[in-house]
Amino acid sequence: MFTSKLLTLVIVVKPQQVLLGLKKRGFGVGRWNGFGGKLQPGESIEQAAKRELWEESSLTVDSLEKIGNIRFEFVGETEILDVHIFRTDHYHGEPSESEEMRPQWFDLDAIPFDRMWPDDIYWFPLLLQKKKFQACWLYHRQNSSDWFMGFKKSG
Ligand SMILES: NNC(=O)c1cnc2ccc(F)cc2c1N
Repeated sequence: MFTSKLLTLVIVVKPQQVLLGLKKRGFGVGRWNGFGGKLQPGESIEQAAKRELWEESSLTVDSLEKIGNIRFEFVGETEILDVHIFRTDHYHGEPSESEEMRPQWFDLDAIPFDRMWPDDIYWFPLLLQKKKFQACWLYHRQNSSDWFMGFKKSG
């Protein structure tokens, strides 16, 4: 019996740069990532994505483009992470540090994939090319640091 947890992820892009945040605590601490998290009761996925972006970076957006969906399964575990990924090129405000994240702009040829989740390098280029994608990853969590992954045929 599998359960799935809905999560949001927003990637903010401007010409030649992408905004990432360094996760300061909790799940994924120490990794550069987009902005997002869980839904609150009564929220749509897009409402949660906008709220998390604002909470974590102080940016607001009028609209988000739904660009991808990735499901993460873990060997021996029954909870699937169902991550809904949005891109925006139009935002308001200036990124500022929050308790969760330290935002920083990165040139597109200097994205710190070695300090991001290991699967990001496979799908970030698709997002940057505005291509829509779906993926399913199978992770084998040896311990908190060793993460082994493989493509999983979806379906
Ligand atoms: N930007 N990438 C993510 O947010 C991401 C990527 N891969 C993952 C693999 C396992 C996991 F538990 C979470 C993620 C994840 N948040």
